[in-house]
Amino acid sequence: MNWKEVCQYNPKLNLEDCYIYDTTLRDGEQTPGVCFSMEQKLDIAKKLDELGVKQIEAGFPAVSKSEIENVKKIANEGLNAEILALSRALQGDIDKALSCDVDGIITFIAASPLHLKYKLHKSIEEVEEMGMKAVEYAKDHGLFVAFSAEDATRTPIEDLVRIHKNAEEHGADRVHIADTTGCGTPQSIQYICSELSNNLKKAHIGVHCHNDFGLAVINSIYGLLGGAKAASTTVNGIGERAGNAPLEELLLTMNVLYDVKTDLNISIIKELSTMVENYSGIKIPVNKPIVGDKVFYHESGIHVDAVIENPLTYEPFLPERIGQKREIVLGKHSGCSAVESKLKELGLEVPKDRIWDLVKKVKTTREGGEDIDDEMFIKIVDIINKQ
Ligand SMILES: CC(=O)SCCNC(=O)CCNC(=O)[C@H](O)C(C)(C)COP(=O)(O)OP(=O)(O)OC[C@H]1O[C@@H](n2cnc3c(N)ncnc32)[C@H](O)[C@@H]1OP(=O)(O)O
Ligand SMILES: O=C(O)CCC(=O)C(=O)O
Repeated sequence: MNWKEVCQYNPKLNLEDCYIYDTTLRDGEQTPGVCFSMEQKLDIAKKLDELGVKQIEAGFPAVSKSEIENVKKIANEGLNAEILALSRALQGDIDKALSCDVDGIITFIAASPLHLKYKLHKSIEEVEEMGMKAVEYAKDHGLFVAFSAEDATRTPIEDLVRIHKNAEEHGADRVHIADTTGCGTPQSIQYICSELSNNLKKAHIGVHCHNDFGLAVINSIYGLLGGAKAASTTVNGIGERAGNAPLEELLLTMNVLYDVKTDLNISIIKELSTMVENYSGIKIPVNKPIVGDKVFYHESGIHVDAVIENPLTYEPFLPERIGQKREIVLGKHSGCSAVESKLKELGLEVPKDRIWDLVKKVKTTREGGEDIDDEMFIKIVDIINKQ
């Protein structure tokens, strides 16, 4: 049996050479209140590596002494993924990243009018010069270099293109379109990426999308359609404010909806999500797409009747593929099929002509405020059989 069934009009996207760089350990950890221990960071890095992501942004070494130790530990763990660190456009930050033995850095400096005026208090020429010095310095030290003109979606396109072309000329391997406050739309991100793509010769583009309007995944997809080759994610979408593009959602959207072969080990998605949920303390809603505990639960009788025969009738893909599980929940919306399947599962029997009475009792019990767990169901079956 097929493991997924989606809209036949979804385009098949040619994104086979695109890849994910995950920033759970850096932007994810910037979620207010989150602070991973070294062991937790290492566990998450290993799980991301098992998933098969190409690059792991392990941290921001300038933050603290122990952050340097964390990043260094991950960089020396012999993982398959390339390990990156974040740095401002400052030699001191890059030296700290170098001391961690990372494979590369993401060095950033904002060029938007807002950030120039109210944060950096510098002219665009000054920040461009700082950015180029940072790129050149990191390249001279043999690093993979991604350069990010932070707040790119609120930066005039001519400045963005000029600065990123300049970064390419100074040796940047990748340049980022960072939608720092999640204020871009699919159309604007695609436009910015394609304008940039038309102007670059060697460097490729990465998109880093925030989720302030719940658009981070679709904005990332449109960035890729605009010519970007890399997309940034965090597990469960943790990160600044409303977070970043959730890894699990972007991956499954690419994989299931757009039929992109990503070669990632998606069977550990739920496990990875639970690990990050526990370590970060950021609880995910039970109905969170892909990884929520109950997104493959069914109660409605009409759904359950069909799901028993073929789960794809009411699921876009099979949960077992990502380590998730399906459950049939009994309640107000149950019908005969659901109740009969529960009887079978528990090895119970009720005369055929009493099944509807059993269904009615399940409904009224739930409406009376009780959950219908197995124990309650057994009690109800007993009542029906004794009547
Ligand atoms: C969009 C993003 O996610 S950017 C990453 C955000 N992450 C973090 O901030 C990580 C946690 N931060 C920290 O631990 C601290 O802020 C540190 C250690 C990085 C810096 O601490 P401090 O030296 O005390 O600086 P402070 O936090 O007060 O202000 C930031 C400074 O960096 C400067 N700065 C900001 N971005 C850049 C940049 N890209 N390149 C160079 N300088 C920058 C600011 O102008 C400010 O400079 P100032 O101290 O001369 O005013
Ligand atoms: O471009 C990046 O990957 C880093 C910049 C960033 O974190 C942001 O602008 O939100």
